[in-house]
Amino acid sequence: MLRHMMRRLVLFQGQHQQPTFRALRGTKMKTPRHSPGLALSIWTLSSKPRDFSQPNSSWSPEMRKVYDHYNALCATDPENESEKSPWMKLPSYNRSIKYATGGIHLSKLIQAEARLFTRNVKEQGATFEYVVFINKEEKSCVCVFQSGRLLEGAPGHVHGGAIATMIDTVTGTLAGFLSGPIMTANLNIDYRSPMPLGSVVLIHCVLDRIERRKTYITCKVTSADESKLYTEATALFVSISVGHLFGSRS
Ligand SMILES: CCCCCCCCCC(=O)SCCNC(=O)CCNC(=O)[C@H](O)C(C)(C)COP(=O)(O)OP(=O)(O)OC[C@H]1O[C@@H](n2cnc3c(N)ncnc32)[C@H](O)[C@@H]1OP(=O)(O)O
Repeated sequence: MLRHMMRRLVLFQGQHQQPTFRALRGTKMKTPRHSPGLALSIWTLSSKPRDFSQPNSSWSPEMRKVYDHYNALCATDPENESEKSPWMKLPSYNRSIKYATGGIHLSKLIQAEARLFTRNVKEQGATFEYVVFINKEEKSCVCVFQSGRLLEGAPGHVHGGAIATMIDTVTGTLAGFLSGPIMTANLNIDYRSPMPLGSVVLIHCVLDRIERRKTYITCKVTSADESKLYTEATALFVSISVGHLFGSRS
């Protein structure tokens, strides 16, 4: 049964697909007709996903301004509706496996209490606030990232591991979008200047090249106005079969 569900699951691709809510709809349909109140409560208690890429009250005016800028780029021009914008905003969940096709059952079988590292703190604004925008034509992406108070490394500045986490996450998101299921094989980071805690930065990533199973991404982290360079990185991702995550080699 596990193998059957694994075949159906498209791990990581949940990042660039809207989640399917078949399971939730199924719950609602099975509810007895004579009990509309019950239907409502089951819906309310169901794990309706929170999209962490939506603005929240912890965002600074600068974070909101940059978000609004990129979000506007995603909209189709009403004067020229046939031309779709190359930009798209990715949704972000704290357990993507659950919302990928077929993943609702698998998520209960595999480490049910696991949560995405960057999305596991309930307090908004305390750790990683970020949104990823992908440019499909340029094979690039920009992440707007606001660091929270719990990410301190050097006093008043963001921890290098937290910066590495965000670089791995964003380069990995782009690599996964372009190449399907992948894992990080190599990450090289140059920290050029300290990043003030609480600041809003941009993480720019672009595809360098794809060679067989290897996807190479380059990355620069800058201030929101792009005048200051904080970090540079290169990353290599290797395509895997889903079985790789369960110990079988492709
Ligand atoms: C839902 C939100 C998600 C947001 C994105 C999250 C992104 C974050 C992703 C991660 O952090 S994953 C966790 C950290 N990474 C790992 O734990 C990976 C551990 N390593 C492995 O599982 C394997 O070593 C790996 C899958 C990377 C490669 O093993 P394989 O056996 O599949 O590949 P193989 O060794 O045959 O190598 C394939 C190619 O990659 C090359 N390669 C592999 N590892 C390399 C390396 N470290 N450096 C350079 N090249 C490497 C290798 O030389 C070869 O090149 P060629 O095709 O030219 O022959």
